[in-house]
Amino acid sequence: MTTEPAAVQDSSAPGSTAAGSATQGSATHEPAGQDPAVRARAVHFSFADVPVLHGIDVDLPWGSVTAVAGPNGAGKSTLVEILAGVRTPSSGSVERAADVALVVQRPAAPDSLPLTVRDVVTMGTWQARTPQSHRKPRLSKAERRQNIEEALHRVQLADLAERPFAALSGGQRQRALLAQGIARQARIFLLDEPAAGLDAASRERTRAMLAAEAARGAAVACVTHDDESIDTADLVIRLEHGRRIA
Ligand SMILES: Nc1ncnc2c1ncn2[C@@H]1O[C@H](COP(=O)(O)OP(=O)(O)OP(=O)(O)O)[C@@H](O)[C@H]1O
Repeated sequence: MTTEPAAVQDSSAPGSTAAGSATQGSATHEPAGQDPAVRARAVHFSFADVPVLHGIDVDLPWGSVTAVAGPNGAGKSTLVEILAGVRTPSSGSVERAADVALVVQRPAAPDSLPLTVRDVVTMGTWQARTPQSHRKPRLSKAERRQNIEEALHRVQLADLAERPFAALSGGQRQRALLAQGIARQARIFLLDEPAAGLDAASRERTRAMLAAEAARGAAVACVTHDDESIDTADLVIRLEHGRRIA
């Protein structure tokens, strides 16, 4: 497990796109029941001089879905960004045991972005510029292609694979970034409101996709306001005014 007292994200890694997915770390497939996939202790964070997180502790176990719940402005997105390593806590520690795929709330993409959905998913399979000791064994071209197609199918975007990423809806973009993490064989998935703006059937499909990743052993955490997602999660973290209340 890597310990990062001040969490560090290699934003130059190929998995980290302007579209908002971040990937880092090693390739270990940790068995469930050992150290958590992510462990955060006494995390504080301020925007300028305004404190928004006050000493948060979090464990994200392998093989489970954790819902991060709480009212608007409670600090959920900020916490998830810190857990993913794209923000550095003012104090406290974050440890991650493996690859993190971060699916942001509103993946941005300029209309001129010359990438198809398949391109975005393919970027997940590029070798990140991580230290040698953290590198995964290189996949063959055929294995990479298979991972990409499987990931596109899993998130139900196979039919839209050749469409420009910028032409997707917000929810579809999130699914493309989820597929990027799946193709990369990320072991930790952090999602910011993957159910926002989706109809009931799409929310259910998203829940099923995330549960399937957890069933494969991944640690999944998602920020959500959706009661059903909270009720069906294995664990719930509740924030209020930047403090963890459950
Ligand atoms: N870039 C920023 N600059 C300054 N303050 C910010 C910034 N982003 C968020 N905040 C403030 O930090 C606090 C926590 O915001 P955050 O987005 O983490 O909350 P949230 O629980 O995810 O909210 P929501 O449910 O509305 O998405 C809020 O008070 C918010 O106004």
